[in-house]
Parts: sequence; structure tokens; C-alpha cells
Amino acid sequence: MRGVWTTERVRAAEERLMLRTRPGALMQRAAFGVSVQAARMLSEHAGRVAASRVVLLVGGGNNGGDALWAGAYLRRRGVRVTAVLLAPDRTHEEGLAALRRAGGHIVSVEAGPEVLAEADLVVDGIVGLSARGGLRAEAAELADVVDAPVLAVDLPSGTDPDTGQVHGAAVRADVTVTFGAHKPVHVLNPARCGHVRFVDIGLAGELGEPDLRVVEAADAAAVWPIPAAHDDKYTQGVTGVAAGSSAYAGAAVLTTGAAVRSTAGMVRFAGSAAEAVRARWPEVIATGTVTDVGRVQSWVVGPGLGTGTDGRETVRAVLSAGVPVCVDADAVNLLAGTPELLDARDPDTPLVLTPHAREFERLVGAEPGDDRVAAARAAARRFSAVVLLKGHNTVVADPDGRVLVTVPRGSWLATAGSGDVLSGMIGALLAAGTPPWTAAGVGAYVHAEAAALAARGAPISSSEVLDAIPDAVRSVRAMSPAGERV
Ligand SMILES: NC(=O)C1=CN([C@@H]2O[C@H](COP(=O)(O)OP(=O)(O)OC[C@H]3O[C@@H](n4cnc5c(N)ncnc54)[C@H](OP(=O)(O)O)[C@@H]3O)[C@@H](O)[C@H]2O)[C@@H](O)CC1
Ligand SMILES: Nc1ncnc2c1ncn2[C@@H]1O[C@H](COP(=O)(O)OP(=O)(O)O)[C@@H](O)[C@H]1O
Ligand SMILES: [K+]
Repeated sequence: MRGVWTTERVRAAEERLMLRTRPGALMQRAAFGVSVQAARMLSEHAGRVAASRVVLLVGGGNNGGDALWAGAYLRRRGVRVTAVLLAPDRTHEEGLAALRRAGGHIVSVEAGPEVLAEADLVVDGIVGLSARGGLRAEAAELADVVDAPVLAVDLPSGTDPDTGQVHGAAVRADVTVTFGAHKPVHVLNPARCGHVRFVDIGLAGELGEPDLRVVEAADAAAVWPIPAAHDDKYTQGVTGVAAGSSAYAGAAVLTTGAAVRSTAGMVRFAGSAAEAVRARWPEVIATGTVTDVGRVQSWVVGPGLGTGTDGRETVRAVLSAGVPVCVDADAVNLLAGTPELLDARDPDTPLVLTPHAREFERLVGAEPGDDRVAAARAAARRFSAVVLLKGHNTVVADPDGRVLVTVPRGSWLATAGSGDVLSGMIGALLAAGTPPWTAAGVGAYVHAEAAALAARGAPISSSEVLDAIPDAVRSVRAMSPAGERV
């Protein structure tokens, strides 16, 4: 897992590191990294480094200082560098002097549009970790006329460093260079950041435990359940699915199918869509009610269940079964409407709640808001459950405060029924004994991987996401040396 640290933590780490480094050293490390990345982008986009044109958008803080020093380094490689000063009276002095010494041009904001029109690359040094709100008017007008590729220093200006949210105008970067640590914006707003490149400025030893963690392929490969020589269909965990209704039989078929495709072993189904489930998935043992189903090691409850009395009793039955439960869709709505249902739960059995934003609002009584990480964390604590908040990024919070985030590759999952597939996958992982926080995070990662593999650049249905689960598991396992052996 890759760590992510909030602005406050990064600043504190930088302060500690600065006590042991000479003044200005960190900025120069950061700026040198920016210049290396800028040269790489110039080669790719302009076909040359020397004699190409770079425009620096320079704000009134250290972010602008980084851009100015990077410009000075680029001058040594023969690049024509022009700095547009957005806050001339507060421009970073040493950086400005360095760029002047190196032969860079300095212009005022009025000349910005003209120099931007000639640029091969724009370096966004408007604002970094001190950013508040969207871009101010002058910066917004300049950002609007940029046509060349954009390299953002630390983060795309106008995005919130800790939530990734954009209120008003913001830069859209092709590449963002981050210093010393990944910050929340880099994983919560990947669309604005473009490719994120890490520059080591020596912070690692000062950072401590991350505030968030990003799931990676190796994490999924390490925990995905693979049958061993001694296993049979029962020892790997039997997944129970209580989903669907006469009106929504499809949700039952999708959730059950996702559990079937995710792990070896067995899946049992309970509900009025048993016939439809059996017809599509003959390997599933399908019955009418939770009480008839036999022993399972986890339950998934909710997709297409309806919010009537039958649904409520189903939720009550699975919560009191003494096994881990993944509560999705209508089961989340039922908990929102009848919170006493949670009294049926054995407090020692893991619970995973998987709301999308509207279900979250019903459950918690407030929208997730700008800070989705804080919202998921608070809900996890309140319900003593792992809360997986769906959206472009999936945020998975444990009641103890740990948070996992998945960074999507595209938005292909924004299609009906894809959430049903996710809950089936999480249910299968829970049945295999995967701890709930990991099951939810890794399930979401492989779900997104399945979508990316199925889509390959064109829209897909959730049935295709489901069919791509084995390919996604193969793909993540292929990245792990241990995973390739079996
Ligand atoms: N610490 C270190 O060791 C290292 C730090 N490093 C670098 O320092 C950066 C942080 O620098 P920083 O703290 O000086 O402020 P920075 O982000 O440049 O903002 C400048 C000013 O902009 C303004 N402003 C705010 N919002 C705005 C908006 N929406 N649109 C427009 N303007 C806005 C606001 O001023 P205001 O006008 O509100 O007074 C603010 O004070 C960090 O990101 C990294 O690049 C690296 O060198 C590595 C070592
Ligand atoms: N714009 C998006 N980009 C990436 N993933 C998305 C996007 N919108 C939704 N998703 C993902 O798709 C799934 C949708 O789940 P859900 O809203 O429960 O759908 P349904 O109820 O139709 O099954 C979730 O895993 C969510 O994270
Ligand atoms: K910036």
C-alpha cells in the first residue's frame, strides 16, 4: 500500500527536516525534480529541450519559488524561460534572483496571454500547500488561455490539497510533481493531477504513519484467496447472498455471480429470485429464505432486496447470524429507516457498509460533503463498521480510523448494477476470512481493475465487469512473484 499524508503532516515533517538541512536545500531538491520532469515533457511534446519555450506561472509563495528555481535549472539546458509574476510584491526573492542570473525573462500578468500563446510547456507554480478555494481571478484568466501541456508544482493550483475538491477555477495538469510524499489531492482528484511523479526530498524518515493508504495490485495479490492442496469447497468459506426480489431479480443474479467468480468454494443464495439465480449460476445452491440456506461464513445482503417487511426481516436474520456481513443498497436504506435493526448484530462480527453518496446521506443524515475521507471515517466510528463510500474514488474507513482509497482508471463503473457486483466480491472475500477493511479495499481495487480490463476504451455493462473478475484476479496476481507460482 502506498501512503498518503495530509498537508498538516507534510508541513510538520518538512519543519523537522529543515532543522537538519541548510536553508533553501529542500526547495532546490524539489525544484531540480521539477526541472527534470519539465525536460522530459519537453522532449515528449516539443521534440527538443534546448531552445524550447517554458512559461512559469508564479504565485506569491514557496510554490512559486519552486517554479522559479526550476526555471533557473532549465536555463542551463538552453530552455527559453519566461516567468509571469502573479504576486510581484511577494515573489520568492532568491528564486527570482536565480532565474534572473540564469537569463530568464520576467513579465507581469498583463503580458501573460501573449507569452502563454508561444509556450511549449507551462509550469504551474501559482499555489501549493497553502491553497484555499479556487483560483483567484487573475490566475483563473491565465489558466483559461493555456493550451500547452501543464506541469503542476506539488498540486494543480485551485484544487484543495486535503480533499481534492475544486470550488471555482483550477488548473488541469498533465503531470503533477509531488515532493516527499503523496498528498490527498493526488489520489482524490487524479483527473486534475494527471500523472503524478514523486520527487524524493528526504522526508520519508519524518513522516510517520500515513493518514490514508492507496490499494495497489500487490496488496490484492497478497490477500486474494487461492485454494491450497488441502482445501475443498467448504474450507475456503461459503458465501451467502440474500438479494433480489420479484421486481429486481437481476441484482440477485449479479451479486451471486460476482461471489461465484471471485473465489473458489461455494455460494448459497436465499431469496425470491432463487429460480433466476439457479438458471444463470447452476453451481449455486439457491433457496427461498435465509433460514433454509444452511451454513455460510459470510452474508451479502441488500442489492435489489426492496425496503418492505420481507427485506427488513432478511436484514435482521443475516445480522444475527454471527458471521461477517456486507450490507449494500436496500439493506443500507433499511438500516437508515430502522436503525434498531443493528441491535440484532453480534458486536464481535465484522460489518461492512457500502453506501453510495445518497445512501450515505440517508444512513448518516448528512451528505458526505467535500471531505469524503472524514465523512467515511466518522460513519465507521459511529456504526462500528467498515464503511466503503462509493464514488469515482472509493474510500474505505475502519472504525479505528484507518482509511484506504482506490484510485480509479476511468469512470466505466458508473453503470447500473456495478455496485451489486462489488458487494458479491466483498462477500466472497469475507467468507474466505479476509479482514473486513482489507476485503472492502481489495474488493474495490479488483472491481475497478475488472472494469478497466472489460472496457478497454468503450462502455460496458455490469455483467461484463462480472465476467472480467477472473482476468482482473489474474492480472493482479501476475504482478506478484508469489502469485505467479500457482
Ligand atoms: N515547506 C518546505 O519545506 C517546502 C515547500 N515547498 C513548496 O512550498 C509550497 C508551499 O508554499 P507556501 O506555504 O509558501 O504557500 P503557497 O502554496 O506557495 O501559496 C502562496 C500563496 O498563494 C495564495 N493563495 C492561496 N490560495 C490561492 C488560490 N486559490 N489562488 C491563488 N492564490 C492563492 C496565498 O496567499 P494570500 O494571497 O492568501 O495571502 C498563499 O500564501 C509547497 O506546495 C511546495 O511547492 C517545496 O519547496 C519543498 C520544501
Ligand atoms: N464516476 C465514477 N468513476 C468510477 N467509479 C464509479 C463512478 N461512479 C460510480 N462508480 C463505482 O461504481 C459502483 C456503483 O455502485 P452503485 O452506485 O451501488 O450502483 P448500482 O446500485 O447500480 O449497483 C461503485 O463501485 C462506485 O464506486
Ligand atoms: K501548483
